[in-house]
Amino acid sequence: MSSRFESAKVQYEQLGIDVEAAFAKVKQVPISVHCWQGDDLHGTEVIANELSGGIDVTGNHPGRARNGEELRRDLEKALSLIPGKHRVNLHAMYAETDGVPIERDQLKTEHFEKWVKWAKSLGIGLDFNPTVFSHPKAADGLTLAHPDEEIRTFWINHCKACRKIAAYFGEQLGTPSLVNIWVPDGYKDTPSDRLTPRKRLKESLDAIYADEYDPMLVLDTVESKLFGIGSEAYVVGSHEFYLNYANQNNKLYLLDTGHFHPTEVVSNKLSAMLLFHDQLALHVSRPVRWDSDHVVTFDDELREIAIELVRNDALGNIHIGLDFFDASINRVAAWAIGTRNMAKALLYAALMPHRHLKQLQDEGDFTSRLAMQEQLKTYPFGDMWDEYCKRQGVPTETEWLDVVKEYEQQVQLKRESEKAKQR
Ligand SMILES: C[C@H](O)[C@H](O)[C@@H](O)C(=O)CO
Ligand SMILES: [Mn+2]
Repeated sequence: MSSRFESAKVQYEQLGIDVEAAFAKVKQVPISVHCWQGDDLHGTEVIANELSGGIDVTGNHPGRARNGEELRRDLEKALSLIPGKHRVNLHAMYAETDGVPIERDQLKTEHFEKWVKWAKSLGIGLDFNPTVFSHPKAADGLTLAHPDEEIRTFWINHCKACRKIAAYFGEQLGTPSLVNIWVPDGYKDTPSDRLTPRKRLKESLDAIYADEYDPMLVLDTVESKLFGIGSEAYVVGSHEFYLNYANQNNKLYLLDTGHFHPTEVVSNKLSAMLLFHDQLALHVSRPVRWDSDHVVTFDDELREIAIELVRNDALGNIHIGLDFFDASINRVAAWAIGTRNMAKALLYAALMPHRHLKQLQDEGDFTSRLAMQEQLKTYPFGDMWDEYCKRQGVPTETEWLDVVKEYEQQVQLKRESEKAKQR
């Protein structure tokens, strides 16, 4: 134990904070790390499709993972830099089919066998997502709400196949797999009918969820969005649509921090949601002026989300997932930065005197409330975080980047020279 930690601990204890209890609390919280940061959403399908659906990855930092093996290796490196035991979130486009093209509505558990074996070896759970974009049948931006029944049926069958695969993950890994449905459906310009596409989406979801699964195996979530590139005027799966759908059909609602109006914040929604939902799911992202999916930083909103979860004792009710993708920086570092920040924000929140702060508010002493909130910002939190990392056996804040730099030299950059040789 460092003397810096010892002296920082005294300062926190003077505020009545149990530092050891805070460490123990945060250690229990799994974060679902999205695999798609590692390869810019290329996926591992035999027939590669262009990224579509109004999401975009910019940058071409060298060393992108080019197949499942490389992606798992990179993910493993990233996980070794993040304190705590986490999960991995897969998309259907990461199927491995031995070079045989398999359509998405035909996907089977065997196409994810390598992922399951890998997750077992690490003792982690897998979450899952149907990939309802980057495909010729999603070329016009409509899928589950498409006017063409054949296209809708294709995507319904894809989602059904995904839930079956997720049930297998749940069974094999002994932890439910969260299956999140997000579809890009919408219109660039003012629709002449908003109702019918929503009716079709509702019917498609009903068809998908007609197959029942044990919640110990599969947890269903639906993700809303306000607008996307190409769906600026109208998104079928809006907030109201999915909130009502989730309520009526006993599904979990997923809030993506980039999917609301830029002046809205998810932190302000959580307490309202938690009063009516036993469980909620999050995609923590960082929207810069729009749903840009920047790497999550230790900013005000991230801390505020963590504070809401900790002070409302909601860590057991929330499924925290990440959703960012940046190809302009080292991708393993992107995972490490974003996921460490999520864990860091939870620790920051767990080290606050919430009872005292609530009391100040109830007493109307807003001056002391603000003063205390500001005082905490310059407390020696860095020493707490470093000690937490050390105890979890991962590098501290000044150490982890060297590990990535070494990995970049030894592994990632060699992929570039192999590529050059093949040319
Ligand atoms: C790749 C993800 O499924 C996707 O980012 C989705 O969750 C989303 O947020 C789309 O804007
Ligand atoms: Mn998302």
